[in-house]
Amino acid sequence: MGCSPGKLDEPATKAALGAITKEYPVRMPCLPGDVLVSGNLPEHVVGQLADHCKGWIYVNPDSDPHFMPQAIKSKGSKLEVVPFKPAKDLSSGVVDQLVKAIADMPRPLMIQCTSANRAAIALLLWLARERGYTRGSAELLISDLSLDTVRPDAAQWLSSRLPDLETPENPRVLVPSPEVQQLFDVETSTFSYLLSCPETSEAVLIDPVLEQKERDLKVIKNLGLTLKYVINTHCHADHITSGGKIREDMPSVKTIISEASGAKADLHIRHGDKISFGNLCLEVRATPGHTDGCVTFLLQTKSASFAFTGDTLLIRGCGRTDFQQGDARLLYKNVHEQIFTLPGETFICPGHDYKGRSISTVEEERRFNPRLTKSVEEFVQMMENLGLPYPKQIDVAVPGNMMCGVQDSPWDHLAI
Ligand SMILES: N[C@@H](CCC(=O)N[C@@H](CSS)C(=O)NCC(=O)O)C(=O)O
Repeated sequence: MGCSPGKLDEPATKAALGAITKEYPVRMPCLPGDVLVSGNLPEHVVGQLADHCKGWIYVNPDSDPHFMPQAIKSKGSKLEVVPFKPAKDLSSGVVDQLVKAIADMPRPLMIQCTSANRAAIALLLWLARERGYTRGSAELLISDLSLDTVRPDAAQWLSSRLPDLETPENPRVLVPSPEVQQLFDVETSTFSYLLSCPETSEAVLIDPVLEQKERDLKVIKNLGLTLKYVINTHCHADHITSGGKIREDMPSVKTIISEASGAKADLHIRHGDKISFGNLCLEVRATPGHTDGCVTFLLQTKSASFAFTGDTLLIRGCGRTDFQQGDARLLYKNVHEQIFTLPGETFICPGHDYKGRSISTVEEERRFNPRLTKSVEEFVQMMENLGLPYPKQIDVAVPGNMMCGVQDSPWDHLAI
């Protein structure tokens, strides 16, 4: 995360690079948008590219006859040599060194090898770590990036380097900010989020799953946090919240859901409300469409901003709109007005992922979301024809969540 931003999408730059990519083994993957990968090039092309690239990582040894440091350095670009052979470097620190170099080097950045295969693999390793891609999703990552220089055996190698889906003992820690922990339920592919204020240790838990209650409470205890609120982004149809049960175990904890959901909770929120914990606070944005009570929570920490979108916006997808007052037009409007208007670098923390991915950004979804980049009419048609089976737990989950996961607790209805 330490790199400085740089643009490759200005018209003149795009035109110059477009001509080079047609003739030489140079690729500009759609993600992250400011990194190029390349194979061997003649000296004058290295020079032309160094006009655009402020950083350059060479992943062959500096004794390679195709290495042209002068053509790079004479343009004032920063150069680092990190020789990288996937088969040999599997268990060495080279991968860490490479990932760190990619994170730290200035943008726009070039990664160069012999054929653009290992350079692309290096980029994918970094991106996988940044975005929390897990084993099994390497091919998806490659197709997301349209990286045709990656050989099938290299894609397999990449898979072997990515972590497994986490176990209960090993929940995810979201890298960009110590305030945010991402937890995963493998059974329902649900993400829960534990947010905490580092100065006061006060915490909130978003969208927890009943079956993961003990795991979540253990994480909270191990981190020495004091849980203040359990918050649901909406009335879930695929799992029951642990909010009501946590409240029984820990009476000081209050549960929160939107007023529009019609569900029971200690506190009810509306668009524009603020939920404070320690020195942090969540801004509430109403984003109905998947259900009529869906909300998105915004968090600003010292180092990053986050949108906890529940099922409103998923990575390269969105929540279905075929039950629970679902409304495709409304979802489209709210994603565009309430989420896509946020700064591009805002992290999207979704309520689910079914393909081994963890986080995205507003910019990525604005550019690549295959549903929400369509026109509203096309989107509505697409949502009418998803043909998804109903969630397995829908008949118990919806009534259960309307009661915050417990049938017999006394509930006050309070606005926040
Ligand atoms: N197979 C799962 C349910 C999968 C599903 O329908 N997910 C919902 C969110 S949970 S209600 C959804 O909106 N999916 C959108 C999509 O495009 O997949 C189960 O049985 O629980």
